[in-house]
Amino acid sequence: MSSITDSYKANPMKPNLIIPLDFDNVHDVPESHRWTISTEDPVVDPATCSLPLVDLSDPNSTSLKRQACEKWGAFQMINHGIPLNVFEEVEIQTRRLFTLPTQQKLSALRSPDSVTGYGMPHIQTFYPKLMWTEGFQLIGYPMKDATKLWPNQPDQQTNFCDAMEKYQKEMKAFTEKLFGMLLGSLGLTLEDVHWYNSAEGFSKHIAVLSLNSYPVCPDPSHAMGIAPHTDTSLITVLYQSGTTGLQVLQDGVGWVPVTPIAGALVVNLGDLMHMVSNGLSKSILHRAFANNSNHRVSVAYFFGPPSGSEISPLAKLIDHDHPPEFNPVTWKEFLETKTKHFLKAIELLRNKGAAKSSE
Ligand SMILES: O=C(O)CCC(=O)C(=O)O
Ligand SMILES: [Fe+2]
Repeated sequence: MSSITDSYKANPMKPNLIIPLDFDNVHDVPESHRWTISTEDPVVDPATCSLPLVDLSDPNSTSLKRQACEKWGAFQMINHGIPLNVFEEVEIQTRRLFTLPTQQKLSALRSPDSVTGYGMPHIQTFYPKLMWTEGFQLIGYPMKDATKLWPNQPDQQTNFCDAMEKYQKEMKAFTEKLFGMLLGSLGLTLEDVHWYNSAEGFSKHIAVLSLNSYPVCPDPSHAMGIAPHTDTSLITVLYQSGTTGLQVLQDGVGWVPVTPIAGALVVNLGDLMHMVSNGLSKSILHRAFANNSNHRVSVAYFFGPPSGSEISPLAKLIDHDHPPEFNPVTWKEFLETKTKHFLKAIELLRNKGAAKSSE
C-alpha cells in the first residue's frame, strides 16, 4: 500500500481539481463542466453490438472468455456466485454517503498525494473540462473517514465500514478466482505467475475500492461523467447499480453502451493484464455518463498484484515468434508512469526491440 501512495506523491493532483462540483447548488451545467462530446467515434445502438456475456457457471465458457479478453478487454458476467444482498448493502451505503451535504463530504476530502478519501478521480488532471462526478476511494476498513463523514452517528460509521469490508472480502476471494480463470482461458495457470508464487499467493495483493457517483445532470449530452480512460489494474470488477451510462470503445465500431443486466457484473481488463499477457488481453478504453433522471452510482474494485512485484510478460507466452512486447516494470513504477503520462504510459513501456524483431 505504501508504495502505491508513493506513486501518487511523485505526481500530486492540483488541489483545486480534487474538489467536486457543489451538486446541491447547481441547476445548469456550468461552463467549467460543459463538454463538446466528439462524434468521431459514434455511440452504437446496443441492440446491434454488445459486450460478451459470460456465464461463469458454464464449463464451456473458456473460449468466450478468451475472445472477450482479446477482442474486447471487457465482458459482463452472470452466475458469479456472490449473494445479491452484498451489492444491495454496498449500494445503500454508497448512496447514503453521496447524499450527504456537500460540506460533510468535503470533510473527508482526499489529500493531493493520497489514494483514499472523497474527491475527483485522478484522471481529471488530463482533461481540460471538469467531469460530472464525485468519488470516494478506500482500502480496508475506512473508519477514519467514516468518523469525519458521520461525526455524530457511530452506528452509521460502523454500518458503512462493515458493508465496505464485507464487499472487499467478497471481491478479494472472487477476483483471485477470476484471475485464475482468465489466465486459464489464455492457456496459463496461477503457477505461471511469479509474484503469485513468491508472495504467499494473493495475500499481499493490492486492491482499491472506488465508489463513484454521477448526480442527476440537467444536460447530460454536454457533460462527461468519467472521461475515457483505461484502468491501471490487472482486472476491475464493476457493479453499475442497474443504471445506464457506461460505454466501452470497440475499435472500428464506436462507443458501445454496456446495458445493465440484473445480477450481472462488468469486468474490465486493465493495463497490467495487457502487459502480463504480452498484449493478448486488451486494456479497454471506457467512459461513463450521468443521466437526467437517476442518480447513478457504481462500485469498482481494482485488483492488482503486490505493489513491489515486477510486471512483465509471462515467460510462458514468450518464444522466438513472440518476443516480450513490454519492458519489465514494478507496479509502483507503472503507476508513476500512468499518473504522469496517462494513456501514453503503455506505449512508453513498449519494448521497441521486440517491435523491430517481429517486423
Ligand atoms: O461508473 C462506471 O461505470 C465506470 C467507473 C470507472 O470506469 C472507474 O471507476 O474506473
Ligand atoms: Fe475505469
